[in-house]
Amino acid sequence: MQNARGRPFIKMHGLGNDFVVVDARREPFDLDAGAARRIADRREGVGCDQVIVMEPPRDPCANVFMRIRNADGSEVAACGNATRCVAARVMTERETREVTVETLAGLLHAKHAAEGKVAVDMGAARLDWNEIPLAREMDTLHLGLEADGLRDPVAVSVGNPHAVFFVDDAEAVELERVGPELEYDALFPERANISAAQVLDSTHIRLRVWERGAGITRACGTAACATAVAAVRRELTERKVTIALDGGELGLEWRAGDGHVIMTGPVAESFTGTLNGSLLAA
Ligand SMILES: N[C@H](CCC[C@H](N)C(=O)O)C(=O)O
Repeated sequence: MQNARGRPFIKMHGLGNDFVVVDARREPFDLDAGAARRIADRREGVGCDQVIVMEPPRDPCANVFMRIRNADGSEVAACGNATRCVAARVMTERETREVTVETLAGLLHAKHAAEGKVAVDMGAARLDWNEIPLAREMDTLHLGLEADGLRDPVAVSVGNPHAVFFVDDAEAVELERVGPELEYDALFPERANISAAQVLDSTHIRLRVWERGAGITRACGTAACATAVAAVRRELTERKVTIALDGGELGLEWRAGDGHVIMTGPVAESFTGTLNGSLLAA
């Protein structure tokens, strides 16, 4: 039951990848696809890339459950930048240096890092075709997919599907045109996030992203994770890299041994507000 008075929210972002965050740990908040679209609408709503709901954890080892809906209303299992934002809020509340965030993709462990940043263990990268998922068995290191000059991507999942294209000049890619075509390619039964990655040197990558269900965003945490994995698999960089997105830099490490991807970056709160009834109920 939605609260007719409307629901308070916090506007947060990670490098400009922005979120409307609703805390539903004490009062349930049923975020359906239509409400997410209306809230995310930058003309009629609050405006954001994803709508995030903090809920009581299901897993006794977790401190909070994070529900994620893209601006198009689709519910997804991973959102790196939002994980840092939610983790920061819960660590501040609990006055702890670390926290476990539960998502549909599993438990993510986060902790404070230097310079006010937050480090999140995004779990093990998934590399098999059926874990991405792809529509048919294929070598995920070379997908044999191309569009508009982009070719030969690497597929990686960090709880959500990514196709990473390595390019000579990331700025030259017309992502707004080729992004939707690739997002909806039949090879991706659950669609895909599309990345254009330019390797600058063995520890630096420039990355631009067309996000599944959100379009071009100023940053995408899970795309940065996927790109770090893809670059190592292609032997283009070291395991620890700095990835420069439109909104700023993330630190990534695809850890040897357990194959977990560690992402470190900033968190910011923009403002608070109230979601009024017209946004919540169609
Ligand atoms: N568009 C993504 C979800 C948000 C990912 C991005 N905001 C991040 O920080 O990881 C998807 O549909 O999988």
